[in-house]
Amino acid sequence: MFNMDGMNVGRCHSLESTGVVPVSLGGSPTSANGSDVFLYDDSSMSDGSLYASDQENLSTPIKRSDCRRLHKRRSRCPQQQIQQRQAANLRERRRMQSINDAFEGLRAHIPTLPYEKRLSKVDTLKLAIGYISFLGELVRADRSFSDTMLSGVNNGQNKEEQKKIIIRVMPIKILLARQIFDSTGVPTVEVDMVTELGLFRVGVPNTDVKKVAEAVQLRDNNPSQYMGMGVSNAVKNINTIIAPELIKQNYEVTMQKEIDQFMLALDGTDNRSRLGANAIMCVSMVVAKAGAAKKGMPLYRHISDMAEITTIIMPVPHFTILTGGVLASNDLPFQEYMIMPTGVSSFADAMRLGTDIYQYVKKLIKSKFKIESTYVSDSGGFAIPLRSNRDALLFLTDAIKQCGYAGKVEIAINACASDLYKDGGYDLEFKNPKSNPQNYMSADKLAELYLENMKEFPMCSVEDAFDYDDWAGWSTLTARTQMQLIGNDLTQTNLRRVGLAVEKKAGNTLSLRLSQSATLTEIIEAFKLMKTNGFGVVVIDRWGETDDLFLADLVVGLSAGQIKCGAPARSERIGKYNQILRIEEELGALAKYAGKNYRGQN
Ligand SMILES: C=C(OP(=O)(O)O)C(=O)O
Repeated sequence: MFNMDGMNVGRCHSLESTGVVPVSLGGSPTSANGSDVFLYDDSSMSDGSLYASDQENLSTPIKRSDCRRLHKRRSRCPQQQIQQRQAANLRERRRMQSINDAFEGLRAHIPTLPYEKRLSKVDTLKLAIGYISFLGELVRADRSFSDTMLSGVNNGQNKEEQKKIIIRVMPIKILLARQIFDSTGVPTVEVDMVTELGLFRVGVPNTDVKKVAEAVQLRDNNPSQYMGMGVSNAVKNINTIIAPELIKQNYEVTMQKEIDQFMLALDGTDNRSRLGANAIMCVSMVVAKAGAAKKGMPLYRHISDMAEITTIIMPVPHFTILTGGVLASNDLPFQEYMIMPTGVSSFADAMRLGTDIYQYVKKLIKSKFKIESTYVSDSGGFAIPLRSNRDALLFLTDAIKQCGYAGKVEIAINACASDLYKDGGYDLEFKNPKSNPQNYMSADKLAELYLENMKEFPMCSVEDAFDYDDWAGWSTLTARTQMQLIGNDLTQTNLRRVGLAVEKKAGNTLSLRLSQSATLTEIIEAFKLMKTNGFGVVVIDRWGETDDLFLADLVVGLSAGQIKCGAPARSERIGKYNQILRIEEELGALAKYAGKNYRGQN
């Protein structure tokens, strides 16, 4: 028998209250020789009955009175039969109660998800089996480190007591990764971390698009499985390299910086290609969740603490309504047409206006086109057959007006212009293989288009207005307008490229995307670099999201001011928005909505 963090894992204390009492048959009560035995104390049963099915496990002798009952089956009068049935029912109820109490006791000793529903009995047993085998592993591994890990052993003590092993407090007890799937059906990494406070879980966001400057998401590249997108190597790297090394370090889970640095050192590459940014980030995120619990605070508060942010700002959402570009086969050149409820005073109001418009558009589409047109793209936007950028802007402006929200809701587009960039120009008909190169637009002409759109429509923001390497295009337009120009592909949450954007005065807002870096510490550093250089920041999801809500806590914790997480629909997107609603509710009067000040310029 051994202790872990002072917890006696050999006994299930709450069993004592249910009639099971531990009785020591000689030897030390903490001896490791298996002499601790649980005996059943049936004196607590007022009717002297036994729990038949529990007896199998407890090897308790059957009472003589019951033997008689089993062997002598006589016919009884109806009155007797009723009494017998009632007694049997009572026994059964008590038996169930006893089992439930025992499971309750077990649940109190195994790591469980603090925020999840009660574990079923089967789950409880499975978790207990896993936990016991983990502890067994730990004890085995421990023996090779006996000098540091054995304590309380005195040469003068008897052999029995020398077997007593006390495991030093280990902040991270289990770190276990697996492959799961993102919202687009592509494999991604999930990790479970167990600390003394329970089990914490993170599924890392994902993309199947390779960007040049982001940290490397490790894929198996085995074309015969998951189209080469499997992440079993990243999972293996966590389970066989990061987990054992990190657990050995004994870091407290609140030591985010140290843990992140340690993992980057373990990786040893500039682009995180050895262990994989997907593996490292997943662990980094779960450390933050466990760290928040350790500090007894919500995740967003813990993130604020780490980023040294004192005032919490609720973000303005960019809700995707229409989809074009490479994500749709319509004629829309730009990838996303979004709405930003900037003229309201709370995130809850932003949700109300956003969902009103989304539902209005859905109904309108249904009446104008076929039902299929209301099917949505990966980020939840409608991919209706509109013919041009102007048509899309007219459509959205009208929808905002029809819902009565003119002046309260503005339009944002994600041009994703790298997809249009050909031979030094921008091909707005890039989906037409026969598009005429004569019609490609120069960066200046494209800039004119954006400026005209801004004058004609309530459009306040353009993301990826130019190709990610067209620095001149970016710098020129940035100098000409106050409109929000978001660099997403431009900087890819890469510190070097953020530095270039600062130097070249390219864009006035930059994106922050979790899986473009490898650690939360790097994300916080990138955020600080952006802010100290006067940029606005928008926290952006990935195409492949999981049901993890980390992004919501991140955007609030950093008080970034803006979140772009797809449409107000589809659970992997709406889940994040719902989490921000919860946080706003929790903060009450302390929650300040960014509104028109979404770039934090005032
Ligand atoms: C490609 C992605 O999104 P975007 O086109 O908005 O950069 C992505 O999630 O990786």
